[in-house]
Amino acid sequence: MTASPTPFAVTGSAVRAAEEPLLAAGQGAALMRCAAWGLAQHVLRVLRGRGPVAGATVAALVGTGNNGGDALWALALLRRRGVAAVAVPIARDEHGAPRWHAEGWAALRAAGGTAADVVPARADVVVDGMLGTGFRGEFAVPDAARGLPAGAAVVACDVPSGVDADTGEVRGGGVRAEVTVTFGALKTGLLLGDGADLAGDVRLVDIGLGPHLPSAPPERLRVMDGPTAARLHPAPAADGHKYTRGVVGVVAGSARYPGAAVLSTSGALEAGAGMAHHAGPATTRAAVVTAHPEALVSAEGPAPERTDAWVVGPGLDTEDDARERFIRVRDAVLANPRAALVVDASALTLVTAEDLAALRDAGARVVLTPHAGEWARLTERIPVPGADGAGHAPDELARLRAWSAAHGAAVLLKGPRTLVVAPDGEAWLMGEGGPELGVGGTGDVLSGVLGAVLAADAARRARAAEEEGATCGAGEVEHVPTLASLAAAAAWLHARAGADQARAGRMTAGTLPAAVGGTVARMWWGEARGTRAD
Ligand SMILES: NC(=O)C1=CN([C@@H]2O[C@H](COP(=O)(O)OP(=O)(O)OC[C@H]3O[C@@H](n4cnc5c(N)ncnc54)[C@H](O)[C@@H]3O)[C@@H](O)[C@H]2O)[C@@H](O)CC1
Ligand SMILES: Nc1ncnc2c1ncn2[C@@H]1O[C@H](COP(=O)(O)OP(=O)(O)O)[C@@H](O)[C@H]1O
Ligand SMILES: [K+]
Repeated sequence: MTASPTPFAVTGSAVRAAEEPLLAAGQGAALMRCAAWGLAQHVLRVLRGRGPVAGATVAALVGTGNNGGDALWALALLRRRGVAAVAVPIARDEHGAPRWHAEGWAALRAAGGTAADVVPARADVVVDGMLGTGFRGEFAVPDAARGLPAGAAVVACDVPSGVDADTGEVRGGGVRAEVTVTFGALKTGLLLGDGADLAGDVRLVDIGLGPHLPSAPPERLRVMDGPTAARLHPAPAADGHKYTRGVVGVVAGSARYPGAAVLSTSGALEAGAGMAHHAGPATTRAAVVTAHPEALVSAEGPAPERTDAWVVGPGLDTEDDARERFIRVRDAVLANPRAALVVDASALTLVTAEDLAALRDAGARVVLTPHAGEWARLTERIPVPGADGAGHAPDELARLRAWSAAHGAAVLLKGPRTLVVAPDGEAWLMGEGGPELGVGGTGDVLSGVLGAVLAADAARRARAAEEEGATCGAGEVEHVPTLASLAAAAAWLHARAGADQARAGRMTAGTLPAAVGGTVARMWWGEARGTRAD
């Protein structure tokens, strides 16, 4: 199968490391010219969206390092297009002379650009060229960067100043950009935490670092998108049947919270499970068959050997028999570790470190799906051994990786951005969808969707093992359906369905499963039955 590579981000530190051999080979100036050209193109795009380019004014806040150098060279290029180009230094030496990239300033002056103490009020665009990947410590926003003209668009050079390009952490002040033009590779700091909020639209400029970037999953943060999700959850084979499409066991809901059983089971069925079998008390069984006559229901659930994935947790009543229900699922997975396990909602308070250790030792594929509050409680209750909470790691991604590695289970952290990490450090970001998903019950639907995606994969593996003696698809690392990538793909389907249904005027978790069905059908059968997902 040919496919474009999955987008990915690496830390700012990894980009700096990738630049090193090129700098050692004397390529620094060429890299900077390349970066500046890309920055200038994106500034031109912003200017064109506002009116004529010739006669427009672009100012740049220019720091002392190469980030400022990029900005100065970009201004020089813009000057040649008839733009009034003004450089504003943010640091001066003891004689009052600007401290900035000397060649960059020489190029700008030669092109007819000027220097000023403040950003002119007429500026159409302000380029933030103060700090890039060389940012250390805290950023004190200089006076020149305060009170920028209200009408000017801010375009950040590489990284908004003040944002840690590795973690997205903002230390001290931070610049809010409409567009961030980043060089060499997407930086994780532009996709995570406050960095993601400050970066605005992120545009990548290729400066030829590709072969020098880290290729192994642990250093990368992959970004889930439609084509990748489609590869990971492909249409059923022509000769597919319910067992090859995957059987999902759903242990959810209680007399107190019957709806969760319906939402989770619906999510599994609409995401394309061959069969969904709900195990629960009489109330939830009745609710599930009323909503879905095709669902199987019983008190004890499907046979372990016939189940490809289990979902446990949504709407369990922790004051009732929830722990026993959880243990039955745990033991079913231990009896058949080929089946994947999704641990959601109430089950996140029921699972123990010993359960996780037993599942890991059995080789089971486990995904825990907390939201931020559940994640905080989980890591307090089950810390990383020898560490406080999830460990002293400096940022959320590192904390997730530390926890996942220590306990041998993948974690899908829900929120406005969904992060998935696996025990080997593989990490995915899923940024599709928006606040339309922030209503009660959408997480229950996600657990079912995730169950279906994992069940389909487990069933494909089982079939491949029978037919070829293989255990999973071969080929490039990008295309191997890993646990983390499958989980991120499920989150993408769920989020896209939420966005689809919001556009169609529906907003509740109850209608979300049907939207998942529509999204999956379009993805699988494209133009024949709808529009292909992009
Ligand atoms: N190294 C390369 O080959 C390339 C670098 N590029 C650009 O260069 C940038 C990195 O350049 P540098 O390594 O010079 O680093 P920066 O330009 O990001 O910042 C370094 C300067 O800022 C100062 N500084 C650091 N932390 C500060 C703080 N908290 N407050 C005030 N000043 C602080 C440092 O003392 C240093 O003078 C990238 O972000 C990118 O824009 C691009 O031109 C592409 C090629
Ligand atoms: N602002 C938001 N933007 C994008 N997705 C969101 C937002 N708020 C919530 N979500 C998504 O909605 C779902 C909510 O799940 P969860 O918190 O478990 O809800 P519940 O427990 O009520 O089912 C998650 O998939 C989460 O990522
Ligand atoms: K910057």
